[in-house]
Amino acid sequence: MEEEEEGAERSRWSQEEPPCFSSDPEPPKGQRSQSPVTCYLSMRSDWSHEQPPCFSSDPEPSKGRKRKRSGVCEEEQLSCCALCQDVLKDPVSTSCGHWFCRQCISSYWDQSASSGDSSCPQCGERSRSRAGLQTASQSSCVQTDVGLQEVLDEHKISLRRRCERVTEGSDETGSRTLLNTIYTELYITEGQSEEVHTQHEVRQLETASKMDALHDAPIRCQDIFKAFPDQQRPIRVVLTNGVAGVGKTFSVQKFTLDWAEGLENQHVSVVVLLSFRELNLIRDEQYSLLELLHVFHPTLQKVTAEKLAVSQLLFIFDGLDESRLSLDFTNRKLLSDVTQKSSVSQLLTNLIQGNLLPSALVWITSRPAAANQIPPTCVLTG
Ligand SMILES: Nc1ncnc2c1ncn2[C@@H]1O[C@H](COP(=O)(O)OP(=O)(O)OP(=O)(O)O)[C@@H](O)[C@H]1O
Repeated sequence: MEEEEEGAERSRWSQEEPPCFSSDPEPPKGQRSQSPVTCYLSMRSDWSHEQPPCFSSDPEPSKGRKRKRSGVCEEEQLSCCALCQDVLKDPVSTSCGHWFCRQCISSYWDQSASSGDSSCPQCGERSRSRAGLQTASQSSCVQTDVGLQEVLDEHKISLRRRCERVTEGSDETGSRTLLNTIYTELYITEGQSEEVHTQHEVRQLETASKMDALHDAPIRCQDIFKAFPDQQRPIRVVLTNGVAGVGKTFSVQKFTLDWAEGLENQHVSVVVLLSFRELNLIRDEQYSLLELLHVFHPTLQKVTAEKLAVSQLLFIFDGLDESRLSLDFTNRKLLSDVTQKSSVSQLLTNLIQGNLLPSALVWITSRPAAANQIPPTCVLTG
């Protein structure tokens, strides 16, 4: 592995003040500022920094991992039947509030009928008769939110399944390895460079190693939305810019997996993981942001526009370099309604600019040569 090979850069904008892709001066007081917080960050991946990369199937989990996956985790319990340990099917709750598949609890009680026992298999509390079992729709308002929680938990399970295994390099056997057994922390630093967005990839490699770091401390991918103590505003948009094979996709998968396992970034209620390769497939079609979510993440079908508005979302768009969308940030078509249909490019530009779901976090990854699709005017003005 050659050192200094993996030059990369990312830019982050504040949550409060969405990025604007013009060089307009400060807006008048009282108006929402459209100028980006020009917090330039450089990210350098350097597997030789602390730990050498390990591409073996060493069973040792990655550093910093707080919990091994054993048994059913807390998040899983919320949407899993305590009896079959699978995702709830035709869920019913006992009077003590525990949820089971209707079939499972019925069979359980059938088996224990001889003893006349109808206690809850989870807490042992004596339950009402089976007629007293509650379905989600029969539940109270509070349980309606529990219903949403179940959907979100199911989404977590689905993302965990998607991200927990990876194919290493260009392994043509198609064998997949557990990400946590091979993931090596990437070395990310915050720095600044005005050149990188206008340079070609080779040039970027030369400049990346010379970039001054604003903060010396390496940042874990799980921390990229966490502001440094001297940064005033929360971070809303991150662009991670790195050369081919540096580990951008691995980083977003690791971030997502840790979130889905309940280990990191739990303030985010929904992670929406999308690749530009996937988005290319619908580039000529009209979608609303809500439909886009439903199409690519069917587990979120039951999430409504109202629920989206009050949820903390994180959109991850991986591989801008593969995009065949024409992202036009000068287009003035303003979208602020998640049910409004538009082209995928317009959905994205409005999301990045903070017109659509202003509180949503956005993470874009790109190879250097394509990163300038996010206009330099945005990154270079402040
Ligand atoms: N953090 C990491 N730990 C262990 N292996 C890694 C890591 N990051 C990358 N790799 C190895 O490098 C390969 C390429 O990584 P990845 O696909 O994430 O790169 P990328 O930056 O997304 O590349 P591209 O720009 O080509 O899409 C992986 O298949 C894996 O073998």
